[in-house]
Amino acid sequence: MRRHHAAAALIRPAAESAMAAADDATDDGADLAGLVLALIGSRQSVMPKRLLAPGPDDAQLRQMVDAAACAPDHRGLRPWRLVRIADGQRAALADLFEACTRERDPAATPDDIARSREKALRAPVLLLAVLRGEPPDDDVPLVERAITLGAALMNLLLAAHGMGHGAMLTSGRAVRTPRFAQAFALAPGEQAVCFVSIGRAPAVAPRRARGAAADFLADWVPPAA
Ligand SMILES: Cc1cc2nc3c(=O)[nH]c(=O)nc-3n(C[C@H](O)[C@H](O)[C@H](O)COP(=O)(O)O)c2cc1C
Repeated sequence: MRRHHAAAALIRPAAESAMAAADDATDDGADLAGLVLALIGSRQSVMPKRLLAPGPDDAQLRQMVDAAACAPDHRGLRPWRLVRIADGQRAALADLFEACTRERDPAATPDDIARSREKALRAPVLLLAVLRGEPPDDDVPLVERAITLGAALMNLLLAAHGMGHGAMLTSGRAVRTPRFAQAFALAPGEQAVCFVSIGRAPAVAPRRARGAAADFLADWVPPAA
């Protein structure tokens, strides 16, 4: 039970009733499973524009990235990295979004430009997730590397949630442009995948509907001989 109580201290209030149920479990395994399922089941994304200060401090952010680094990783290639956009660089990111918008749509209106710039200014902590396709490895195609990045980001989102922060992944067309790659000095084989916004969630929103296991899980039927 000690393990549960240490971890429970990190769990946000929304998960506390589920934690209490898990508390009733008698052995450590059931206890930990209850905790993990409660953490996963109570997480949901919070739109970047709704994320408030204060965001995670440096120590919390490091813990989140440590959690991300626990993702399954075939051959230990570490096929991802995160780039933090510090407060002092948000205006430069807004300029980059504006340039990408103007390039994509020369007829963009002042409103379009303002909306694209605003994306750089919301959320107390803003990270760019980058997928690394190099060095090549015949046993680890890009799809496996992308799975590692996805699992890493999920770990990060769950860690943020467990620490009481809201978070969300967002992409948008700009991140896939050569201009963006150049501005972030992406190396050959690297691609920008999405932003990770993290901050304080203003209130617990109603739960979004989720798929059920039966929607995703089926037994294999071998082809007839
Ligand atoms: C790589 C990636 C990029 C995403 N980009 C966007 C985006 O640009 N805009 C958006 O509304 N949702 C985007 N999403 C989806 C949200 O992050 C979120 O998962 C979705 O709104 C469902 O919410 P939930 O996490 O609470 O289930 C993206 C998801 C992933 C995995």
